[in-house]
Amino acid sequence: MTILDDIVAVKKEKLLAYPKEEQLITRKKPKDFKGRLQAEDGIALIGEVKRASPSQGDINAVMDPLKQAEAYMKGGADAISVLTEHHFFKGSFSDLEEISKIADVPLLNKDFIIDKRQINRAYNHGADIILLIVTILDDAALLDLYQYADSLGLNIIVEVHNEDELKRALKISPVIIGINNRDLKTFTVDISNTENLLKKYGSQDIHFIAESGIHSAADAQRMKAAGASGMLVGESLMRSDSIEEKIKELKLGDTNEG
Ligand SMILES: O=P(O)(O)OC[C@@H](O)[C@@H](O)c1c[nH]c2ccccc12
Repeated sequence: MTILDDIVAVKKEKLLAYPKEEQLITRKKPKDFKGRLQAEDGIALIGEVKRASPSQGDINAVMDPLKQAEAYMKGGADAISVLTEHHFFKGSFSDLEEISKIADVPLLNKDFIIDKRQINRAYNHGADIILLIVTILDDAALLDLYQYADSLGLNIIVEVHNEDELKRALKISPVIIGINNRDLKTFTVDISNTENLLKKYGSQDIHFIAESGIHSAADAQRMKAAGASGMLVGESLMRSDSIEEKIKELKLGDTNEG
């Protein structure tokens, strides 16, 4: 059993308590995310609100999610990711909903989606983007969930970690692919993972987002040079006491580093 098996097992159990049909509310159309990934210089940044994780334990348990999101926006984040998984990451849907009330950038609901009702829940709590993690889905479920989220007007990041998963992702012609530098089965983090995969697949007409393990302008520069148009940053923002400066540094705006 890997930690990922544990996470999915807990998720399946939680889903038993979901109503058979999770009804959709009427809400504003999800904000476009793709357009924010086309910046000419620098690199787009998605700041993640993450209290804890199975690999790090508590990261910032005292954080106020609204203040955190405000600091991300002030710093110039192009989108905000909110963990809603509770058991391992201490996140919640109320975090997502609270932030959605103040956010003027697209919001990613970061969770382990295996069922359409979770997509409805994300939609109902103000998400603009959802994540589909290839390794926890078979081909049929991946396609089905992708098409369903797309039909609601949500943006979708299809997350892969290795070449096999990337090949599976490409079969559904996604607009945006996230390359996780962290192996969710072993927790090993290596940002050269994005570089290696994009060397081979970077010419595709797809927006790539480098995820995890990005801590410095030099790291961000490597992700940009590899061909990523955006990056997802959690821990180094959650642990920073000068979030706005950190974001500017990582977006390669106010620095010549790298
Ligand atoms: O804290 P980091 O190393 O900057 O990573 C952020 C993000 O990429 C990571 O939290 C993540 C990427 N994919 C996920 C899937 C589920 C949970 C979490 C994740």
